[in-house]
Amino acid sequence: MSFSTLSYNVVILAGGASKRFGEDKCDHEIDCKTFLQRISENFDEPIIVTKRIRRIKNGIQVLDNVNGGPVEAIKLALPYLSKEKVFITGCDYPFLSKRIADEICSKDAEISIVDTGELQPLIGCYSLKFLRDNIDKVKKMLDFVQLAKRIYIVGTHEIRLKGIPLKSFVNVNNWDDLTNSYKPKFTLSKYIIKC
Ligand SMILES: Nc1nc2c(ncn2[C@@H]2O[C@H](COP(=O)(O)OP(=O)(O)OP(=O)(O)O)[C@@H](O)[C@H]2O)c(=O)[nH]1
Repeated sequence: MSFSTLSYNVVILAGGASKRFGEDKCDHEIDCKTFLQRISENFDEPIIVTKRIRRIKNGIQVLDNVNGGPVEAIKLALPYLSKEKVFITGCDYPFLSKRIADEICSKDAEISIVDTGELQPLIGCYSLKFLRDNIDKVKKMLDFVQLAKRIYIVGTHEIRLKGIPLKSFVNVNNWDDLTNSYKPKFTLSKYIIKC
């Protein structure tokens, strides 16, 4: 499938407590742009689920007032989704590019998800039908992986071969994540079909 024909909705979660970072990490700036601006500007009309509305050029902002964590935040976004696939991410991947979303949403699976040594459910592409069918059965994002019958795990090796820099996957939870050089593990892609 060519990238130009790919069609998916994008959900960006931006309502976490940022306890480890010490201030709202979505509003932290690199090169004069907040993390949330950096990631949201990659996409045409992302759905941003946030605890407070911010100034963002594009995107539909959905107010999250439920304190339920990422799964509840995705539930709030569901009425806004119409495309067959949904790329789900967080504001705390400030270097993530649209190429990654295109890449993982091109896989034929209920879930395709990046493995950087740890599975990254917030660098994941989910079938909308699968999300709708299962959202009430899960408590945390990784529970989706247990429920899916067809999963494509995108390893760092495959991503390196596409020329996408591994820095794209830096997940900022605390200040050290911004200053230390990021070394994801060498992982191989795999397609899993559960019978
Ligand atoms: N809308 C929404 N987003 C959330 C929620 N919890 C986490 N997120 C987002 O999901 C992503 C991953 O969050 P975490 O790093 O696991 O949690 P966090 O609360 O932001 O940070 P810590 O308090 O340090 O655990 C971030 O982009 C958060 O903004 C929530 O309840 N609602």
